[in-house]
Amino acid sequence: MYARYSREVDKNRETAKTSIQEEDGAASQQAIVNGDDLKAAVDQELMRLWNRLQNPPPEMHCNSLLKRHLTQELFDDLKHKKTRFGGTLKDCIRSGCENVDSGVGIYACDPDGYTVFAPVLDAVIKDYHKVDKLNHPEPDFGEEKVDFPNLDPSGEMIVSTRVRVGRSHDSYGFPPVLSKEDRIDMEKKTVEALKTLKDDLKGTYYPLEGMSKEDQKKLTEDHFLFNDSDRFLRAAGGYDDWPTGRGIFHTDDKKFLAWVNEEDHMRFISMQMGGDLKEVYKRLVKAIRELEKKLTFAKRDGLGYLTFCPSNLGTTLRASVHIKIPKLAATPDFKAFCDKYNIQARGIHGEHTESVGGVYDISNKRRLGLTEYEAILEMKNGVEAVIKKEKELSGK
Ligand SMILES: Nc1ncnc2c1ncn2[C@@H]1O[C@H](COP(=O)(O)OP(=O)(O)OP(=O)(O)O)[C@@H](O)[C@H]1O
Repeated sequence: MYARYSREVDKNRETAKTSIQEEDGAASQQAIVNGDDLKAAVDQELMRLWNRLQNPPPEMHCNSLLKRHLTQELFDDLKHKKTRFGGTLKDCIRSGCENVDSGVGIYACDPDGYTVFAPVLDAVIKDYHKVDKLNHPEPDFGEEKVDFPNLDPSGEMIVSTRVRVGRSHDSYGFPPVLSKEDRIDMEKKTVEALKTLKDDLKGTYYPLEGMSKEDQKKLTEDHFLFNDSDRFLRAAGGYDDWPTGRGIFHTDDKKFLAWVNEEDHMRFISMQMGGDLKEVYKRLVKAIRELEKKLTFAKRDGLGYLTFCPSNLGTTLRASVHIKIPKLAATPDFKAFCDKYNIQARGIHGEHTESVGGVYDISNKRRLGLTEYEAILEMKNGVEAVIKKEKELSGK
């Protein structure tokens, strides 16, 4: 009976099933058996998650924004609230409680979650994006102002440049509340719009379902495709019904790509080898302008474009270079250097991966509280500073 409830409440979520089996709170177990009540199972699971956040396993360092901002008072206030998509606090905090070593630790269950769970989400958003107020400006891509020279004309340091944004359909929830049918519907809508793109943006859609493992592996290793290996996203429901509804659209030259139903409903990506940020950025803006004629993207006053993870809100823009900086990266103040320029360093296979051969992914950190144009400028200035410092340290 116990297992039946866990299956009904947390269909497809291995973590929840295991955890309920491991639950040792006799009182709450009794309540479910006697009450024959789904709600009790949900409450029990929420309490288990909360307790895990309060008493993390000793080997796991817990310093997440969720832990910092979800006080007992807020937890009690929010624990029974529901969005109009059926999203709950449990959907928002599951990943951060399962993975107490998360940096952020909270996702929005759906677009409405940003309103219903605002007391905790707003605090996390302000803290992550380092803003006092949530007054994100209207979009300004500033294409006409973008006139950057190539960031690395000699081609010695920058391997490749990529700019991406995330977008959400305004009438669907985010992964924790989506059904398989929702995913299929959204895929259809997104692909219909993508197929209208013309000229240098014209491409083909490749659904993940039916794609060979070899093709997936190659596309992922070449930095074009996503996979299902992120434990934070997994615990948040990001891989439910995998691979249904997921896929990649790309032009023949793979300079414009779209990810369908990965972490966000849509990710639009422009990338190419070398350091021509202007060309990469302009291509992306052109694609966004075309796609917004066909699709309505979820957006909120003060928050900008809505995404599953609050770290991506606002412009949702992450502009990055893969760059060879073995000297700077080896200095003890590498992180402080990046912080000074509001840039972030990642490994070259994406977030939570390591560097290979001194090549790092350097990108803008801030996405909220500034325009797209300001975000791209911040990245450009940061990368220029990184290049200058690396040259200094190499005696060039
Ligand atoms: N400048 C770049 N050149 C080539 N590939 C890149 C570049 N930046 C990122 N990538 C690749 O894009 C893929 C996705 O990376 P990653 O998941 O870190 O970032 P993201 O797509 O911006 O999403 P998120 O920030 O939500 O994780 C990875 O394969 C990564 O290597």
